[in-house]
Amino acid sequence: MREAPDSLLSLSGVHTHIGEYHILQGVDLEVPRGGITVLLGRNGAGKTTTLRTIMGLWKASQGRVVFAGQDIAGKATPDIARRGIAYVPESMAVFSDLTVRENLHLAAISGPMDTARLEWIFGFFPALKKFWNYPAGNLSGGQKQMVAIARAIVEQRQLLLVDEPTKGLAPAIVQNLIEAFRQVKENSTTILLVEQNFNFVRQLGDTVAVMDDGRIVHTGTMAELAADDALQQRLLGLSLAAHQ
Ligand SMILES: Nc1ncnc2c1ncn2[C@@H]1O[C@H](COP(=O)(O)OP(=O)(O)OP(=O)(O)O)[C@@H](O)[C@H]1O
Repeated sequence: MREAPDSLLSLSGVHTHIGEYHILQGVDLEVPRGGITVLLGRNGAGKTTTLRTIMGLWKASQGRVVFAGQDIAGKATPDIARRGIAYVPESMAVFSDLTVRENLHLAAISGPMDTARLEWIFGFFPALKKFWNYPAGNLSGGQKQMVAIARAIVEQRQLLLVDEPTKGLAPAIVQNLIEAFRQVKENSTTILLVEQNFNFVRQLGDTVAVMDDGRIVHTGTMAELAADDALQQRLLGLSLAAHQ
């Protein structure tokens, strides 16, 4: 495994059990500060479990999860969130009965929403401005995903964890998300992105880690993986072909 010069998040030897199942089996993962790290791997490899373990939603049974220099393994989820990590789960967590405005208002935990920051978000998610006073439940899947991501970034966070944001979305919306994640990164938020859609993440990722059977089996730069068809085939196999 390569040494990252400046990791904002670092997992070493992380094991997670879910009930009787041993899911993460010694995960070593470095997330360089200021970049977009993409976590790839087939269904069931352990990507979601990795994000949930970072957030403290599953407790690591062994190993270290170091965020901004402090071991957060074993800490409670609200504590981990307050340290500056936001999480967008795969299920697009929005309050359907509440308006877009109310959804974002509830996510702004440290005070009133910052209007300049909202305008910045509307710049890459204009639909949110358009449907500001509509119930989030009435929006399309792509627009709900925008609400979920906007909730996570309505305040400045150090690290954004996002689980398969493009799942089921139309190509035009995927382009929106590419622009959004680029802007979030430019605004000094580090991103750890779980995806199966390689054509999406090859345009975004700086570094890449590939998981299989609860372990990281490859780490490197996205540029290197994107340029190497044989490596893609070997590491991603059918999951890559399925998205071409
Ligand atoms: N609540 C649970 N109880 C038992 N096993 C679980 C639970 N959640 C996940 N698993 C198992 O853990 C393994 C890893 O699942 P995980 O969701 O982390 O994979 P993933 O890489 O995110 O896959 P996907 O792309 O399908 O979401 C799978 O074998 C899954 O069946």
